[in-house]
Amino acid sequence: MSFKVFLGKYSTFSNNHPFLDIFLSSFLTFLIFQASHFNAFISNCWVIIQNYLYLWRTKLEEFIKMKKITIAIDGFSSCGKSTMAKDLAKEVGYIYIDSGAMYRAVTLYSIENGIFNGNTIDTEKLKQDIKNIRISFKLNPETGRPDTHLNGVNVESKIRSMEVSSKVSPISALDFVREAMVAQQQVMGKEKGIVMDGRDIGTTVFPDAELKIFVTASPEIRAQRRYDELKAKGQKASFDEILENVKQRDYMDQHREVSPLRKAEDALLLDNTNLTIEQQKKWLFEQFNKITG
Ligand SMILES: Nc1ncnc2c1ncn2[C@@H]1O[C@H](COP(=O)(O)OP(=O)(O)O)[C@@H](O)[C@H]1O
Ligand SMILES: Nc1ccn([C@H]2C[C@H](O)[C@@H](COP(=O)(O)OP(=O)(O)O)O2)c(=O)n1
Repeated sequence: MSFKVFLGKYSTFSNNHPFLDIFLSSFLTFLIFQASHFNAFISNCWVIIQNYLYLWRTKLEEFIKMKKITIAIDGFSSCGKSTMAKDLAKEVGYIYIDSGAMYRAVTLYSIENGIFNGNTIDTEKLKQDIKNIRISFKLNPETGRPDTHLNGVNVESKIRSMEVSSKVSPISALDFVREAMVAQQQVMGKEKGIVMDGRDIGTTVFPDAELKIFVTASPEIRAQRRYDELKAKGQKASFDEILENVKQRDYMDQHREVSPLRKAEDALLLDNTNLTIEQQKKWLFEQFNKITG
């Protein structure tokens, strides 16, 4: 049932305002039945007003709590960005996007479609093809984490190979590749409630992100972490090769012309060289709570 109450130019209200309807109906009821007991009438009105204000304050507080933010995590290769980003997203129910996986997927596409001739890139062909490269993420129920799909095919494992790692920097330095990826990333983050990690998320993709983190660790530690990861997966790995790759990518990421890797001025710096995964997760969660809590 809905009430319609008419009070001159303040005439109100529709089914969309049940609280206000109830309040005004109560108000009129009291006017009619309690007009002769003025004091009781005033105090009853006051109670109703207080209840009404309390209801709306609760609603407002709930709304503020639900307000979703954008979280940008940038930093050097292999320092644990995606590990912490995934954990936070899972904990707070946000979408997680690994932007590096998108550049890796374009690199894999280029390797598999004759765009590389040795180390030379056929940029004209890639420019033609880029609009046909569809990258998406689908939750893997076994790992509980999103897998990268390239034109509908799960390429999560392939994009982590050393071959892709060694070719991804020049691909990610191409302006038209970045333009296409940034446009897709911005669409993914339109509704907020997203944690995205990469190199230019806080500077280019989401410059207005409410929480920006810049992660770093020593190259040796990062190479060791990547080496351990590949070994655990049973893949062939050489520590020296990985360390060289990490250093080369650091240099190329920082020195490319378009969106080079740099800390956004308003980003928080995290050096996790001596932190465990649990410690860095706790630190990130604390930063999230400071903003949303
Ligand atoms: N604080 C840490 N201590 C030890 N290993 C870590 C830590 N953070 C991440 N790792 C491991 O390091 C590897 C690289 O982490 P990842 O999150 O993929 O880095 P990024 O996304 O920055 O490239 C993974 O195997 C991950 O489990
Ligand atoms: N937003 C991004 C994300 C990654 N890149 C580039 C730079 C990196 O060398 C590659 C791969 O990124 P990825 O995050 O997967 O690299 P690591 O996991 O740190 O080894 O993509 C980028 O240019 N911009």
